[in-house]
Amino acid sequence: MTDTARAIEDQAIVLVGASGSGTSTVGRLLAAELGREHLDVDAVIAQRAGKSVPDIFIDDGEAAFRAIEESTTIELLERPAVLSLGSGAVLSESVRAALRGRQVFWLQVSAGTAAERVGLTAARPVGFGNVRGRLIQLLNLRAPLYAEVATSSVATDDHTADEVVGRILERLGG
Ligand SMILES: Nc1ncnc2c1ncn2[C@@H]1O[C@H](COP(=O)(O)OP(=O)(O)O)[C@@H](O)[C@H]1O
Ligand SMILES: O=C(O)C1=C[C@@H](OP(=O)(O)O)[C@@H](O)[C@H](O)C1
Ligand SMILES: [Mg+2]
Repeated sequence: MTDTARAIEDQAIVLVGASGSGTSTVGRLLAAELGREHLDVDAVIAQRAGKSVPDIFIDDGEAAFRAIEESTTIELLERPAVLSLGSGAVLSESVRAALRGRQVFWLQVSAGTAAERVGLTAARPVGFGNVRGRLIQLLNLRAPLYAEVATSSVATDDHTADEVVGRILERLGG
């Protein structure tokens, strides 16, 4: 193995993207293909906290979650794993700085497909808010941040999770 190949093997492979882009699913499948550990930052946070991420939002508030997310993401980046980031992790300047120089794949998804994948397309009572509109807002806000940190981007709308894995493997091999 060349020094470059070994150096790349020691580095995390990071997946970023909006909710429903498939970062958790693709991360798990990619790690299995590569024989690497898979770490999903949300899952690690939930396991350490002893409660789910939505429960952390309700009990402790979003700011508390973001602080835990920032430190956990930066810590886990040091592992030679496939790392699935939460959709909002890139809001942190410290996380974006820690991602510089790393292999970061942006899984791109449209708001329509994201809404279908996370099961939020059904019409809802007005008081529940416009979920699809909120997804569009989030995508608009975060797309420039994903673009800033990504070294490669992969379209996912019309591709299965296995196809997305295949595209990433091609890029890693090339
Ligand atoms: N490329 C894909 N094509 C179709 N469905 C997908 C794809 N990627 C993920 N999914 C499905 O979309 C849902 C959300 O995926 P998930 O990996 O949890 O997304 P994220 O972690 O990015 O929010 C899951 O039901 C998953 O099976
Ligand atoms: O969009 C967000 O800010 C969030 C997305 C979630 O992760 P997914 O990207 O897996 O949906 C999770 O980190 C938390 O609920 C906050
Ligand atoms: Mg996820």
